[in-house]
Amino acid sequence: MKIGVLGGGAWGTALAQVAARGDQPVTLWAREDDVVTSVNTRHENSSFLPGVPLSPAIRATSDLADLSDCDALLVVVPAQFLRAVLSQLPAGNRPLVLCAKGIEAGTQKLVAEVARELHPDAPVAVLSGPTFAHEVAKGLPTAVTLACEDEALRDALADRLGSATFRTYGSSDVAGAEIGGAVKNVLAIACGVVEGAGLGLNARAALIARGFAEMTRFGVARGGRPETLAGLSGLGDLVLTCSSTNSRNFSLGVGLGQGKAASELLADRRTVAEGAATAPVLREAARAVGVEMPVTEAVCALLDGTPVRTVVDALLARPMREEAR
Ligand SMILES: NC(=O)c1ccc[n+]([C@@H]2O[C@H](COP(=O)([O-])OP(=O)(O)OC[C@H]3O[C@@H](n4cnc5c(N)ncnc54)[C@H](O)[C@@H]3O)[C@@H](O)[C@H]2O)c1
Ligand SMILES: O=P(O)(O)OC[C@H](O)CO
Repeated sequence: MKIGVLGGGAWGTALAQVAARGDQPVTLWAREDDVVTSVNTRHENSSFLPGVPLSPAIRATSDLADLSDCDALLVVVPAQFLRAVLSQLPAGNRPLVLCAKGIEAGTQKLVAEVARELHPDAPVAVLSGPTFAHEVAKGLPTAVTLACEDEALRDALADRLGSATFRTYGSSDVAGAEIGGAVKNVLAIACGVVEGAGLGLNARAALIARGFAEMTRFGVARGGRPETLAGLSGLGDLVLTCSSTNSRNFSLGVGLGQGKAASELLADRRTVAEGAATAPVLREAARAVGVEMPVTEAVCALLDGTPVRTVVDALLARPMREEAR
């Protein structure tokens, strides 16, 4: 199975490295010419994944037509740009493995839903979990959820991508797998705020637990299964992203917690903090299905410029209630 990767950011590059294990040829599509040149000449993505040597079996291109000989595509374009890129991809029935984490603004669609709309003949899978790109690219041990309704395809993808250091755990719950990844980015911003505002480790643990409760409520309302949300793509990724400044979302939250404006923190960045785009969409999507998401609402308020103290006071003033509700 020849693998193509759509998206030459940190995660697309790390996944190309995974797929190139044993020097199997991989085509990596990137929109930036400097990324293509850097990967092809120096075997490094100096823009998005600097300092990690890449397999020479990875060939980068900025021409989507060069993906025509690939049997399956890993789709790693950030959620808000996915529609534009997938619209340019010729129609076909090659499997699309969605690896971005977000919800599309305007449509409230999850990334696999966007893919199904634009490429109805292509089977979809979702690969998601606690995966800092630089660790994966260096071959450090990692485990992910690989969700696909077609069991034979799921097994084939697991055979092709999995290894001792990149362990795939299969699931048929596509919606559950992608909801965990999208929601945890928003909750990671909240945990960063706790850090930046110096609210302490008790508060961060409380936020992870209550954040997981709202992730589960929303995920189940959108058709995901609780056990998927409690797995690698949900709770696993939530724990990772809520505990490290290696996370762009957590770091954004630290800045917000220190009183900096979102506009200042998001200006001129080349890398994505998906949670900033997902938060307002998630708030609307949750309201649409009647699910309460107070942490998400708080993140939206902070991104809109409400002072940290006001947002924290409002969260702490919420009525106390039964934990299981
Ligand atoms: N970096 C990680 O550790 C990691 C791990 C797992 C999942 N993800 C997810 O993977 C997705 C991609 O993130 P990343 O970390 O690879 O990105 P990145 O921050 O390293 O790079 C930004 C990416 O956005 C792309 N981009 C910017 N403007 C664009 C446009 N107008 N049209 C199309 N593409 C555009 C760039 O080409 C680049 O590929 C995100 O959904 C992210 O949440 C990232
Ligand atoms: O840096 P972040 O916050 O986008 O997180 C990266 C990955 O999603 C962690 O699994």
